Amino acid sequence: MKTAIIGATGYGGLELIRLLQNHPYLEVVSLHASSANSEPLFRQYPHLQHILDKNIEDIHTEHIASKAELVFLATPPGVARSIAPRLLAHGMRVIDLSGDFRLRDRHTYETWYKREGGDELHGAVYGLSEWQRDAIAKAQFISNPGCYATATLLAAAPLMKEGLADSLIVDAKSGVSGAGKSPTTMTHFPEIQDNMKIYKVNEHQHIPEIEQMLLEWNEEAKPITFSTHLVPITRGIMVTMYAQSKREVTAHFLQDLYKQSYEESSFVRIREIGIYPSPKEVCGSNYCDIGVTYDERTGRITVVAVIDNLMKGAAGQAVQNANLSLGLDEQVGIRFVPMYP
Ligand SMILES: NC(=O)C1=CN([C@@H]2O[C@H](COP(=O)(O)OP(=O)(O)OC[C@H]3O[C@@H](n4cnc5c(N)ncnc54)[C@H](OP(=O)(O)O)[C@@H]3O)[C@@H](O)[C@H]2O)C=CC1
Ligand SMILES: CC(=O)N[C@@H](CCC(=O)OP(=O)(O)O)C(=O)O
Repeated sequence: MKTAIIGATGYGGLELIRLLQNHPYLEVVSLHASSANSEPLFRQYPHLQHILDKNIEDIHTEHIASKAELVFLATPPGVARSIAPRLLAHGMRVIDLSGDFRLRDRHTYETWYKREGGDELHGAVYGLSEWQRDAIAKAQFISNPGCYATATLLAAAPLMKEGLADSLIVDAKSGVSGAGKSPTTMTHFPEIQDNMKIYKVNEHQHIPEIEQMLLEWNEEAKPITFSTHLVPITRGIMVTMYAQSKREVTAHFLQDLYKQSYEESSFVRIREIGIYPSPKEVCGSNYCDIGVTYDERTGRITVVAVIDNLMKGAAGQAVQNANLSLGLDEQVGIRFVPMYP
C-alpha cells in the first residue's frame, strides 16, 4: 500500500522510514515536513544514504491523497488537528502519532494540552494495539497512544481488569529522544548527562489518556499519581508502578495473570518471577517487557514495564496498528530482535 509520512524529518518520522524499508506491503511514496527541500533526505541524515533517495515535499493534502492511501502523521502537537480531517475527507487511512486525537472530551484536551480543541475526534480509535484490536481492525483513523501511556497502560491492564487495584502510583523515566529532535535547556548534553530530571509533575499530558482507558477497564479507577523523569539514555522508557492490592495474592498468581492476559500478544513478554526488565532489553524492538511482584509485608503490587519510546512508544506501534487495520499479521515488518548491549 502506498504510504506517506508527514513529519518525516523528526525522530518518530525517521523511525517510520527505517521500519517501512523492511515492510513487505507498505511502500513509502512521499515524505513531508514543515519545510520542503529539493535535496535528498540522506544529505541531512546520512544514515539513510543508499537506502532512500526521496526528498521532503510540502504538505498539500490533495497531492498526498493522489499518491498515497495511508498516511502517518508524526508532527508536533496541534498540527494533526488541522491536517488529519482533510486527509480523512480524501478517504485516506490516517495514523496520528501525536496527542491531538487521543482524548474524547474537548474540555479535558484543552485543560491538559493548553490548546483549543475541536468538537469531535473524527472517529479516531485509540490505538493501544494489544487491547483495541477489534476497533483498530475497523478503523480508518487511528490515534497512536503516547509513549509513557503505552508502557503504563500495558503494565496496568491486568490489574485493573481483574479488579485487583483501582489506584496507581506511576514513576516513569524516559530517554532524551522522547523529547524530539530540537534541543532545549532540559535536553542539552551538559544538563542531562550524568544527571536526571523530574518534570511536568502532576501535569503530564499523558495523565488524561491513561485515566480515560483505566476508567474503560474499571469504572472504579481513581486519578493516578504520575511522575516523569528525563534520564541520560537515548532510547527507552521504564515505568515502575505501585498499587495496593484489593486482596491478598502471590507473585505466582500475578505472574500467571499477566502471562494469561498477554498470551495472544507477541510483543508483550512477561519476565519470570524475580527478574525485572530494563530498557536496553527492548531497544530497537517493538517489545514491551513486564516484570511483576507482590510484597506480602505491605500488600502492594509492583509492576515494571519497559519499551523503546521510538518503537512500541511511537513508530513501532503505529506500524503494528497499520498492520491490524489492514488485516495483516500485526508483526509484519516489525519483528526485530532487540539490540544488545
Ligand atoms: N519522540 C518520541 O519518543 C515520541 C513522540 N511522539 C509524538 O510524535 C510526534 C513527533 O514526535 P518527534 O518525532 O519526537 O518530533 P520531532 O520534533 O523530532 O519532529 C517533528 C517533525 O514534525 C515536523 N513539523 C514541525 N512543525 C510542523 C508543522 N507545523 N507542520 C508540519 N510538520 C511539522 C518537523 O519538520 P521540520 O524538521 O521541517 O521542522 C519534523 O519532521 C509528536 O507529536 C510527539 O509528541 C509520540 C510518542 C513518542
Ligand atoms: C522525554 C520527553 O520529553 N517526552 C515527551 C513525551 C513525548 C510524547 O509521547 O508526547 P505526545 O503526547 O505529544 O505524543 C514528554 O514528556 O512530553
